[in-house]
Amino acid sequence: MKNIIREGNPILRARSSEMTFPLSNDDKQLAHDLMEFLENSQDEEIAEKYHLRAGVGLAAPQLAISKRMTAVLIPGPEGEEPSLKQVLINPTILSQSVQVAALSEGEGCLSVDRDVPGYVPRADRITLRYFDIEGVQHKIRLKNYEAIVVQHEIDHLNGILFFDHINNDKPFAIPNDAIMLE
Ligand SMILES: Cc1nc(NNC(=O)[C@H](CC2CCCC2)CN(O)CO)c(F)c(N2CCN3CCOC[C@@H]3C2)n1
Ligand code: NI
Repeated sequence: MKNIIREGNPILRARSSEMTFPLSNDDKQLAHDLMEFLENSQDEEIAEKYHLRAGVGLAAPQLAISKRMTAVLIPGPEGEEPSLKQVLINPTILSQSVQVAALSEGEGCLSVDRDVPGYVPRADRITLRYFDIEGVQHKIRLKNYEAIVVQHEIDHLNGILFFDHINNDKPFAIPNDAIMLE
């Protein structure tokens, strides 16, 4: 299993580099490795066998590779297709809602080995542009849980960690019209 670097490693605070196409074989392998980690981490038996913390997203800098690539694997309803399964290359948020949303449980991070209590306010809806591993450009609109996960991942490409968004004086302060997601 790939080694995920932890808080304190300066790579997690760097802005990662744009990728160019065509991707090298190494970069295509990286895309595969990111997604494979997520799949394994969501498989109870494999996760237990390899002591993996479950994840729905993973960014290349977390594998100490400072490139603008992240994988997201968000399960759909039981037994259905994932609601979002994609490797995002050079992702850009083109626009976002004023409406704020946050996970009611707060956020965690596979690169942060501690609980940091508090709400992480994010845009509830985003318009995302990204390139796939073939270099094809996509523009998609995401909302709620999918939008939160993708924003967490894009933050990693910019050296931002989830607790940077938590209000230190009042960690559970959140706009009263914020959408709280279960
Ligand atoms: C919300 C959640 N966060 C999990 N972990 N943290 C992560 O994914 C970090 C990224 C997420 C933290 C908040 C937003 C993005 C990883 N990050 O650091 C990458 O940058 C989960 F594991 C999880 N789920 C729900 C779906 N379940 C399906 C079956 O398998 C178990 C799995 C558990 N939901
Ligand atoms: Ni993270």
